Amino acid sequence: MDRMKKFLEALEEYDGALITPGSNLYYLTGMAPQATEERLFLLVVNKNGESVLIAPKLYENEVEWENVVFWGDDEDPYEVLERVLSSLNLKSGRILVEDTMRASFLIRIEQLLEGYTFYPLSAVTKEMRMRKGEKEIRLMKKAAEIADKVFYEIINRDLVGKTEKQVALEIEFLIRELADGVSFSPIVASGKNAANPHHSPGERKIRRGDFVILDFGARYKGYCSDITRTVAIGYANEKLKEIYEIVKEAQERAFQSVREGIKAKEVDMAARNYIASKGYGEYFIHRTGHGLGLEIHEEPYISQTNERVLENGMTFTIEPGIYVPNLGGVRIEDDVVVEKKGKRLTNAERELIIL
Ligand SMILES: CSCC[C@H](N)C(=O)N1CCC[C@H]1C(=O)O
Repeated sequence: MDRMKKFLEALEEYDGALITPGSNLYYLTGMAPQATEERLFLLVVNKNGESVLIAPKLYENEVEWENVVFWGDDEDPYEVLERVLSSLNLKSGRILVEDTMRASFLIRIEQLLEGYTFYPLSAVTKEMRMRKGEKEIRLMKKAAEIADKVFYEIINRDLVGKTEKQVALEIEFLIRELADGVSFSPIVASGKNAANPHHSPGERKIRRGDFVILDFGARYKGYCSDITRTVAIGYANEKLKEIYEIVKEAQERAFQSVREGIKAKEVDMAARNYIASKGYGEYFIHRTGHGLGLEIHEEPYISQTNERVLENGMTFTIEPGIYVPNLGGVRIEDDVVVEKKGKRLTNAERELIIL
């Protein structure tokens, strides 16, 4: 069934939806306009399935929608919106609003729509998007293969003496050659910096003895991959080697626990309990993984508290890590799809590689 049709069926308890560009608009309509930023680009939908697209005039040759009203830079888009709302008979009720809509749009819309209660659009779309179809999984597999390929390309280069920033840029360049873009800004964290899970690549030069966390992903036809590997440079410090083996085993245990019908929190606990049993519990400072799809982070989150039951077609990461301040860190991450059991989409080497 067409996604928009399914969305309208799920709309039951709501009176309409206001959808600005982002992953939901793309998921429902295939539209992904670039750089709409401060210009109002809005799909207005009512529960009868009638919709009007309000779009800036500079997208005139690009967008296709049955009912569309273009507005020029010399016009007030909210006057257009007022007319559209009345033509769709949207006068009061419960309305879904794209979660990432700019506050400046929402504030103006609230002034136009007195008597409405707003709800996040994700209340409906997250349920639809969580289970991927065959085509979506094929695209995610392709994004994952690109991530594997980029990993091998980057470790075949001499990283010693390069700054984290340079390596991040090289990774980004490699991804952009093979995919539509990056799924997030690559993380390159070397030496002590690897103790920060979301380290921003900086001016530190990579040197012998470092463990380096490389965390990046590709976006392919909208779908994201996300991979992390930790490599040693020149030789492996004994303590970090021990930590590496613990993280590798924790990742494997979490992966082996995946099956249809298990709760997300059970996958988290498979990794977390193992790391705790080895005495490093306090150094595993984030959830074990997150859902992956059109967004780099989406449902289902693989956290200690998530009661969500895993179903076939759900896709997420498994990425335990241990981060020891003033020493460094190790993280190993794969993308996984539930197909009765778990199946890895990323497959780059997980044994410790010493470059
Ligand atoms: C979107 S930036 C972070 C990408 C990374 N692979 C990631 O998702 N994480 C790194 C540490 C934990 C995990 C997270 O939940 O943020």
